[in-house]
Amino acid sequence: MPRDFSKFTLPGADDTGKTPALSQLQELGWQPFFARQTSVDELATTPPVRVTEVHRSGLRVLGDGIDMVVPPRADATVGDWLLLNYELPSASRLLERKSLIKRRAAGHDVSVQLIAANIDTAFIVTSCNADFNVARLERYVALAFEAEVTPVILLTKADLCRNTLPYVTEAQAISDAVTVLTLNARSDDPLTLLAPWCKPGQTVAFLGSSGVGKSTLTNALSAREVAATNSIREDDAKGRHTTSHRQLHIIAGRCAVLDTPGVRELQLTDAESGVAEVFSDLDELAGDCRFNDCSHVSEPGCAVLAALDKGLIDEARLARWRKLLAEDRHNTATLAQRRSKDKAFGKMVKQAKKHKSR
Ligand SMILES: Nc1nc2c(ncn2[C@@H]2O[C@H](COP(=O)(O)OP(=O)(O)OP(=O)(O)O)[C@@H](O)[C@H]2O)c(=O)[nH]1
Ligand SMILES: [Zn+2]
Repeated sequence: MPRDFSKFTLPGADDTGKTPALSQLQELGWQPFFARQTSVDELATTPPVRVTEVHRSGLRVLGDGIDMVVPPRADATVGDWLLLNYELPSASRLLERKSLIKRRAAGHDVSVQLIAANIDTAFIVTSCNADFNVARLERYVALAFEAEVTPVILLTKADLCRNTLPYVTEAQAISDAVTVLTLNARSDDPLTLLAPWCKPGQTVAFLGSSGVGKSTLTNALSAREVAATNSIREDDAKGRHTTSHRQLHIIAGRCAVLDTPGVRELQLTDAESGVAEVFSDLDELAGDCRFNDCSHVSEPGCAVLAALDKGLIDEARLARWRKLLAEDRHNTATLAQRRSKDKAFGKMVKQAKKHKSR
């Protein structure tokens, strides 16, 4: 039976003044942005499904009355929306994304790893202890800005910390555009403090190192154990990598929550505008450098170094900016090179096949 896909708008008060219940699709995070990419006719034959789990063997997808596994595909990641082709699932149409979080894959692999799609808010999690690292936070905020996701910094384990003020001050200095919250993830704090971002129909993600409390926060929002947690090592506050894969948890009556495994290495790529946004003051200064591609190390006519000499900017922050800039430029160039090499190789294979079939 064809389903009724005509009601795509987010919930609002109806004529009776009551807020109507969410449809199953809306609970999964379906928004007008996705509905606009398709038609009622197309939806009737190929219903929308959301990728909630990515495994080597396949993608778990959920929709209105649908829960199945479709073949894996390299272009899809957790959070993506597909228009499901029942006859040929691998031919399902991937909808355009509202946002995409990606990084350069860890290790020597020259490739991009898609971390999550269609996230509305990225909670960047660190704790008020040895895990706190301002350079890492700047990196995550740049990643979120680039992905067009709203970043919110969460400082967990406030209950174990005598004075959270230095952590808050340092985190807030990263950007005026980012909200910083301190909380005890094991209390009611997450439910009350995160409510403005965790509204029905929204998708949020917890990003951060192992052991900072991402699974604890996920469980707090769902009011039950959906994600496994583990205590950290006491000596260095490092976690044990309890979460082993990315999963989108759909929490009834609330939002969709992505719990990611602690990321050891987060290398930026194609993140020039995200980095520029975090370091907007330095980026503005750089506009006055003599050379377009100035690396602000020793070039003549460097406006950034001039400001440093005058004591107008913080040297440590400048060093962190330069590092991110250099890393992003390097990865973007390396990946572009790899892509063009792959393209050339593909062409060669095609030509060889053509030659053979003659
Ligand atoms: N006291 C206190 N303990 C916390 C808080 N947040 C997390 N914990 C504890 O810290 C440990 C690690 O928390 P997890 O939620 O497993 O951390 P995670 O970020 O999901 O770690 P991975 O899954 O390894 O990435 C658990 O023992 C939690 O109970 C907090 O705000 N206060
Ligand atoms: Zn310069």
